[in-house]
Amino acid sequence: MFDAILSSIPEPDARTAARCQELLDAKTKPRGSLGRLEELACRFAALTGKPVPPLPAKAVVVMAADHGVVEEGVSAYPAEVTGQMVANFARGGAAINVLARQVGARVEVVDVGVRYPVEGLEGVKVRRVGPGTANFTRGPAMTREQAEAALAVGVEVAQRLADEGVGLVGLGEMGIGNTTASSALTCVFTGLPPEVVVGRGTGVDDAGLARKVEAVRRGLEVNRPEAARPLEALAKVGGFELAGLAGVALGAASRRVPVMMDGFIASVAGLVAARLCPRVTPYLLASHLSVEVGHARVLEQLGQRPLLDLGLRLGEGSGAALAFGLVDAALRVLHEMATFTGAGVTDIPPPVR
Ligand SMILES: Cc1cc2ncn([C@H]3O[C@H](COP(=O)(O)O)[C@@H](O)[C@H]3O)c2cc1C
Ligand SMILES: O=C(O)c1cccnc1
Repeated sequence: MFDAILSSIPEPDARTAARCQELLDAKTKPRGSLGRLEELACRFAALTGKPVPPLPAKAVVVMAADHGVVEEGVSAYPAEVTGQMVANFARGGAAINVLARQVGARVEVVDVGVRYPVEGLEGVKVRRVGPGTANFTRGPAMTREQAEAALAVGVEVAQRLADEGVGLVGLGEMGIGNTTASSALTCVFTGLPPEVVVGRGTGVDDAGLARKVEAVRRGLEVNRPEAARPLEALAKVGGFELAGLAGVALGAASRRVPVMMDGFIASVAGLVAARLCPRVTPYLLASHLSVEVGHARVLEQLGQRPLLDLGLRLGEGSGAALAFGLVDAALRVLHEMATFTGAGVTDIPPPVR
């Protein structure tokens, strides 16, 4: 089904990245002194195929869905909150709306399977694959067809955004219980046990944490997901929003649009996309390091170093939006900084005698 998209993801262009580095080296600063901003600019050059990429139009896609595993008492908040927060996104009052406004990004909200939706919200795309997933401690969270349908929603959204001129996409999510599903997928793809990977999400207490570890353990035992079968693993212990975001990553990469991951959950979606199609991997950028303990393990798998470490544990695409500011800064340097020659600044100091 996705073969055409998967094979159409272009490889990063190393020659264009090298040209970008030459241009940065000609700017009035010691070579390499802008550190990871220089890396970021070169990465954009490689991915977009342009040595001086334009400052991109930006969007955060917030995929929302619910999780049957919430029945096991794994979140500090009830499932109703997912739909209520979608309404909050639609009104512009959530953290992601504020942070997106700060960096001039649009917020694209997609209901891929909210259990208790607020109907008739303006600006929310309704693409519900089901009324939330099933409880994965008792059987698969979803069917393979549902996983494919949610992936396809993400591909469609990302490709439409690219057609509308968006050049940088952030991955955001809302789904009470989704740190539990993300932990289960992390166990599958890292081989680590639940105790190492499961964190407190919205802030469960010690008893809640124990229930979460146990729910993940049972989910793995009952469904037996395998790393070598990523689509099945996603269906067995994943979530509709996770699948949707994996689709966004694939769709964006197919149009040479870099993808800014957010925290733990969005990075797990990135990892799913990378396991479905390794060619997507270079398009995935890590915005920040979440407090959620499994996040570092997921980024390790992706070979990614986070740009920021702000103690965030929110989701919604909040960290991705914040890192958009760094992308703009890196690209502005390329566009606006003077060169040694242009500014009459001596490049390499003459040897001291
Ligand atoms: C009001 C509110 C707003 C949120 N925005 C993001 N999340 C975050 O918390 C949830 C994951 O944590 P857990 O697995 O513990 O349920 C997700 O919805 C995530 O996006 C929120 C959670 C709440 C309560
Ligand atoms: O890092 C995340 O994505 C995260 C962590 C806790 C709760 N919600 C999201």
